[in-house]
Amino acid sequence: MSQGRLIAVVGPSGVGKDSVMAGLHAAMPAMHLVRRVITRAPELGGEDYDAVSVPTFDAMVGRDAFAVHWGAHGLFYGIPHAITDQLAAGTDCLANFSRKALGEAAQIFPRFLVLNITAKPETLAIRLAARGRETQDEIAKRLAQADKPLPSGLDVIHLSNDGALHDTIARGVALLQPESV
Ligand SMILES: Nc1ncnc2c1ncn2[C@@H]1O[C@H](COP(=O)(O)OP(=O)(O)O)[C@@H](O)[C@H]1O
Ligand SMILES: O=P(O)(O)OC[C@H]1O[C@H](OP(=O)(O)OP(=O)(O)O)[C@H](O)[C@@H]1O
Repeated sequence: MSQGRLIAVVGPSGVGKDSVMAGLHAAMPAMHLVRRVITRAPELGGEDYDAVSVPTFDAMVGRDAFAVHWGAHGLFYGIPHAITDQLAAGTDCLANFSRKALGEAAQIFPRFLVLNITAKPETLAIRLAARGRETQDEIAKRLAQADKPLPSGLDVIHLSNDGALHDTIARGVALLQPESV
């Protein structure tokens, strides 16, 4: 059986990563949606995640529970090791990623693909305000980090999400067909 692809979804805060991932998963249910471990209060929406305290996260790092982990926005995020088994079984996996963890992940996962979602800065500001998960101050900090370069040398698919979500998802499904990548 050939190894599954790890598709790392990146893009600035508010660009629509979680929305696009949910739509891609609905359209391609065989693709596994990776559930992250996050030191965020539970049930704040956007994605299904395992909410843990910082001490619990640190203990998980200590026992090597994560294939990759990083810190951002004052939170810690981990991708559980179970993903390695899914990939080995030939299942494609879709994971919400940090742009700064891409270089490390590319060394770890044999078939690594980046799905870079883009939108205009004004679109990001409107969407973050409408989402309502962060305070104005937190939103300003996220917008200030919107423009981050990707490391070079990776396989990257660019997907604009300035328009309607269903249109973005349709283009994403076409771009992620195994035979087209
Ligand atoms: N194409 C789109 N058109 C309109 N609203 C969108 C679109 N994509 C996402 N949104 C909305 O924008 C907000 C941010 O989307 P989200 O998926 O949480 O982004 P991210 O995970 O990148 O921060 C959410 O309220 C979501 O419903
Ligand atoms: O290094 P960066 O590429 O800037 O990414 C930093 C973090 O931002 C996103 O988190 P989260 O899903 O909590 O936030 P978002 O929905 O506002 O993007 C992403 O999943 C990373 O964990």
